[in-house]
Amino acid sequence: MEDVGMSEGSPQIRPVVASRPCATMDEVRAEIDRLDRLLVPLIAERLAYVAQAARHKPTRADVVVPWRIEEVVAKVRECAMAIGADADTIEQIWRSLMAISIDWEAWHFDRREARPSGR
Ligand SMILES: O=C(O)C(=O)C[C@]1(C(=O)O)C=C[C@@H](O)C=C1
Repeated sequence: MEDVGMSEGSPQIRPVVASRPCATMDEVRAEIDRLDRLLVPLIAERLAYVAQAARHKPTRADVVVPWRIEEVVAKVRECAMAIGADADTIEQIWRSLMAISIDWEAWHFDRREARPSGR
């Protein structure tokens, strides 16, 4: 693979985004299914921490934290660029993920308010 992101003084970055060439659509879908099986537990674990966040926030308005959303976006964009992925697409995915996470967190916050002892 070619080196990307080379500039004076920057470390050498190699893209690690790779897909093996598939001969058929079935093979493509099998690879996508394989990756989905890896992604689901990771996303579920992220959501579990988002649910915990609802316990640490004083008010429902605190569920949405604009500065943190921008910080997360900046971090995942940097991560994407480091591996040669499309940073704009990754940003879109994470903004969608965080919008869903906000609903998830708000649901947990409301449940916490309804059952204060049942955290
Ligand atoms: O960092 C927080 O405060 C969170 O609740 C987590 C999270 C996220 O999904 O990363 C979710 C909602 C906030 O608006 C910001 C970020």
